[in-house]
Amino acid sequence: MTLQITDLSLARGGVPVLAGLSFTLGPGRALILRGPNGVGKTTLLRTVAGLQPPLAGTITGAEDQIAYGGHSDGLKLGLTVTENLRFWAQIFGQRDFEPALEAFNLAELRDRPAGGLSAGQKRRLSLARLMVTRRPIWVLDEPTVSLDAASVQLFAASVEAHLAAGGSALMATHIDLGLDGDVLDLGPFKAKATAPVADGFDEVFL
Ligand SMILES: Nc1ncnc2c1ncn2[C@@H]1O[C@H](COP(=O)(O)OP(=O)(O)OP(=O)(O)O)[C@@H](O)[C@H]1O
Repeated sequence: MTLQITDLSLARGGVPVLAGLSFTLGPGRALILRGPNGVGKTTLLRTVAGLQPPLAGTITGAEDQIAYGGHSDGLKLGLTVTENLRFWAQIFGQRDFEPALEAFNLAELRDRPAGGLSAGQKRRLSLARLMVTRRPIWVLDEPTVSLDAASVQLFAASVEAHLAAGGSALMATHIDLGLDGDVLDLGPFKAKATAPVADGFDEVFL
């Protein structure tokens, strides 16, 4: 499945952030978003994931294809590691989560409540959820936050395996994962300052 972004314009909190952005992300490819703090990486990822509407432009190829990993780990803290993965698998109509446990070195933690994990362990569990979705397009916002060097390697290996299986990944990350991917600098797409725009969207519910 190819993700096609055409002439996208975005706002956050009623303030235009990015304008005139187009790119294509095909199977087996990774695209790394770069740009300074506040340029709009998170806003773009949220929009591609369907969490907020664009001001203008089109996104095709995203529907029911995306697994989104945002700043929050999105875990159920009262459930164990396996219960979290089983829950997530069921949401996406899947059953198998053992490969995800292995890939993120979570087997020894399998019966521990997520609320009792360290920050890096929580992040590994959060990233393991991507695998169990079996969705082809991973959309990830700073996925390596809290990960130590060994866990970054585990994550990079899981992305490589995902790409090799025909998946794709769109990521904002400040670190070099050693992936054979393309880089998109969002700086040139910064929107011109205007008066606040009414986008008809109240993000207080997300
Ligand atoms: N909840 C919010 N309400 C209003 N404006 C916001 C909100 N979150 C972010 N913004 C603004 O939207 C713009 C884009 O922010 P965004 O989080 O997309 O940037 P970013 O490139 O991901 O930044 P960073 O590298 O710091 O994570 C910034 O100017 C920011 O101040």
